Amino acid sequence: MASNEAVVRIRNLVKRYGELVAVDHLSLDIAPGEVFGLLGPNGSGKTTTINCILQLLSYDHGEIELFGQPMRPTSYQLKRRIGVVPQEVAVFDELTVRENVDSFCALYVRDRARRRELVDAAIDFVGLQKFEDFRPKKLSGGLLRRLNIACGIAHRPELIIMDEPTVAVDPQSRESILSGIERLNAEGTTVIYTSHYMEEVERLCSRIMIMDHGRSVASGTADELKGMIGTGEKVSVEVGEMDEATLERVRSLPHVRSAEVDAGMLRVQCASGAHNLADVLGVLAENGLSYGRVLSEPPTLNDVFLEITGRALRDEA
Ligand SMILES: Nc1ncnc2c1ncn2[C@@H]1O[C@H](COP(=O)(O)OP(=O)(O)OP(=O)(O)O)[C@@H](O)[C@H]1O
Repeated sequence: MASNEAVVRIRNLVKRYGELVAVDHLSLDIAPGEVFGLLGPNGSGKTTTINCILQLLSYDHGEIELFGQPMRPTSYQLKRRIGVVPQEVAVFDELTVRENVDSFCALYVRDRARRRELVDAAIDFVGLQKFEDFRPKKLSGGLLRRLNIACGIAHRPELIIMDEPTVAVDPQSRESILSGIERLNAEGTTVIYTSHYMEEVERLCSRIMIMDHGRSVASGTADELKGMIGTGEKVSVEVGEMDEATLERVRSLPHVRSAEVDAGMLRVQCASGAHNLADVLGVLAENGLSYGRVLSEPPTLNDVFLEITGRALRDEA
C-alpha cells in the first residue's frame, strides 16, 4: 500500500432498516496514522457505519475499501489487519482473562511462542497483569472493557475500530483506555473511535466527523469544526452585584450574544471575534466595577453540534 493511500475509503454508503435510513450517503477517507472520530448522539448511525465497514451488515448502496482494496464479507486477508473493540463486551465467560486474549489472538496467529509474547504484551498494555487468571464475571465493568480491548488488539492490527469503549467505565479505566489509544496511535496504528463524549473525541482525534440521522453534518479537525460556527467563547466574571445599566452596556458590545448575572457571576456568550474578553472587562472597568475570578471558555464541539442541528449532543445520551 502506498503510504498516503487511505486506510478506509467509503463512498455514498446507504443502509436502511425498513423505512429508516440509518446511514445516509456517507463518504469518508481515513489516512494512515489518523485517529478518526465519529461523534454523534445515540442513534446517529455510528455503530451501523462500523458494522458496514466490517461487513457484519449488508448495505443498500455504496463502496467500502480498506487498505486500497474492496472490502467484502470474505475479505479475510483484510479482516486480519483490523482489530475490533465492539460496543458490547464480547468475551467468553468460561475462560480466564489470559485464555480469552489468547483465543482471540489465535484467530490470526498460529505460532504459540509468538502468541505468548503478543498476549503478554496485550495484557500489560491494558494493565490486567494481576487479573490474568480471573474469569470475566469477577471483573468490574471497567476491567471488562479493558479485557475487551486486549482481545481486539493482541494480534497487532494496523487499523483498530473502537465503538464507544468508555461507556459506563470508572475514571481510572477511562484514563487507561484513552492513554492506551494514544500509545497505539504513537506506534503508528490507525484508529476509528466512535463516541458521544465530545471531550474524548477532542482529546484523541486528529479528525472528526459529526453525525446526525445517518448523515455527516460536518467534518474536520476540532479547530476547523469550531471555526465553522459563529459561536465564540463563554466569558464568566465574578462580579458579586452588578447594576442593570452596566449589564446593558455589556449586552450592547458588538460580539455579545447574551449576558446575564447568576449567583454573583456575570456570564457572557460571545459570537466568534477578537478581543471579546478584553471588551467585557473594559466595560466593567469603565463603570468602576471591581471583579474577582475571570474564566474564558472556547466553544466546544457541543456548540458546533448545537449550531448545526439545533440540538445538544447529549440530549439522548
Ligand atoms: N437492527 C436494527 N433494526 C432496526 N433499526 C436499527 C437496528 N440497528 C439500529 N437501528 C436504528 O438505526 C439508527 C442508527 O443506529 P446506530 O446504532 O447505528 O446508532 P449509533 O450512533 O451507533 O448509536 P448508539 O450510540 O446508541 O449505538 C437508530 O435509529 C437505530 O434505532
